[in-house]
Amino acid sequence: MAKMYYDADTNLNLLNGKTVAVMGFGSQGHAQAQNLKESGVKVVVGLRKPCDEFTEQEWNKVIEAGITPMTVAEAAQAGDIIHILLPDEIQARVYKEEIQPYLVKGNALGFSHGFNIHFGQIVPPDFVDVFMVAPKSPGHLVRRMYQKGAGVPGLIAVEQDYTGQAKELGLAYACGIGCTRAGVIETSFQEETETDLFGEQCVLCGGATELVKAGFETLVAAGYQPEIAYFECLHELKLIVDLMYEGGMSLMRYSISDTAEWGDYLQGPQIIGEEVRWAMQDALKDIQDGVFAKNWLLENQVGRPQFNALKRQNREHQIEKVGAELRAMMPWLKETK
Ligand SMILES: NC(=O)C1=CN([C@@H]2O[C@H](COP(=O)(O)OP(=O)(O)OC[C@H]3O[C@@H](n4cnc5c(N)ncnc54)[C@H](OP(=O)(O)O)[C@@H]3O)[C@@H](O)[C@H]2O)C=CC1
Ligand SMILES: CC(=O)[C@](C)(O)C(=O)O
Ligand SMILES: [Mg+2]
Ligand SMILES: [Mg+2]
Repeated sequence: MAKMYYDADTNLNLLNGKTVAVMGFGSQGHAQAQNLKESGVKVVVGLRKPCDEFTEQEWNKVIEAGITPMTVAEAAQAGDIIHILLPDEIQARVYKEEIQPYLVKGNALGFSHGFNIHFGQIVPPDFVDVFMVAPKSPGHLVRRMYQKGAGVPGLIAVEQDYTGQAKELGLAYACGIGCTRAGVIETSFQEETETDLFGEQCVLCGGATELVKAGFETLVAAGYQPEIAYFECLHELKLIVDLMYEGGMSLMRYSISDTAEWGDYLQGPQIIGEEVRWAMQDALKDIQDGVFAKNWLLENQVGRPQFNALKRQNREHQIEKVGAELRAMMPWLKETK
């Protein structure tokens, strides 16, 4: 059994007298900064200097949350713990220009994903702690669960322990954002990076969306109504997954009909067969070999032509249009952006 850490294993007081500089106020940044603040931790947020309407709005969002916004360079100077929640693909540049020059002995650098450390894009000096607290959840749920008095699971890893307290500090951080309410597992930057990339590509995001699209397209091509195909293949997936989340596959199978359960056992392995497992192994190899990381960094260097084209194609898919119309009739499904 993996080593788990809960609230009782942490000492939030280790953050007393320290300032946490959360860099970025996006999906993870807005959640982690506000959770820390409500846990009684002194927090500042590092952002781009306001220069247009959009950046001013971001700056104001931080002020509305009762937190002081600063430029990244100012926050790097103010922070004892500098937690980098900028997009992975730009972290290295911002780090070199606006964070590294201000690091002092005994500071801690924090991450929520190991990409830049593991793939050598950020090489911190030897006089700082380097830890990771990686919530296993989208940022908006990191916030929502904390507000409910609950938390999302997370991972902790220490890459560099200058002060001798890096792990305890990381655990205090994990407590501050609510992760130790659900459980935190100790890992390495390598294990987190490779499993996180694998999970999002093959199961959680890439795998799930492609499975839904394939089901939807198969039904529509066979002449069934797109609205029925949407409810069947996308909307109801959440209801089924909620049961798996609460009680594993057994609870889900307890709730569905025996007819569904029989079809599940029989067809599941036909649909997700050997070929899918081979493709998963290929994807994992590209992640382990750094091929995926290299291609993603290069794609960014040339202005994301493929990313933008794929984003547009996927946004224009029929399932998105039908879904938008149906969701408009379900006002309780408020989109969180
Ligand atoms: N999204 C998630 O749920 C998860 C993310 N992670 C990790 O967390 C980290 C952050 O990801 P995520 O929250 O998705 O990122 P987002 O894209 O949601 O947010 C990034 C933030 O960084 C700001 N930013 C972008 N460029 C700069 C810059 N040059 N200078 C200053 N600020 C800048 C953005 O501001 P602006 O809006 O002005 O561009 C925004 O506030 C990544 O390491 C990711 O892998 C880990 C677990 C889950
Ligand atoms: C939400 C999460 O954990 C992901 C999918 O790994 C990510 O957003 O990078
Ligand atoms: Mg993840
Ligand atoms: Mg990820």
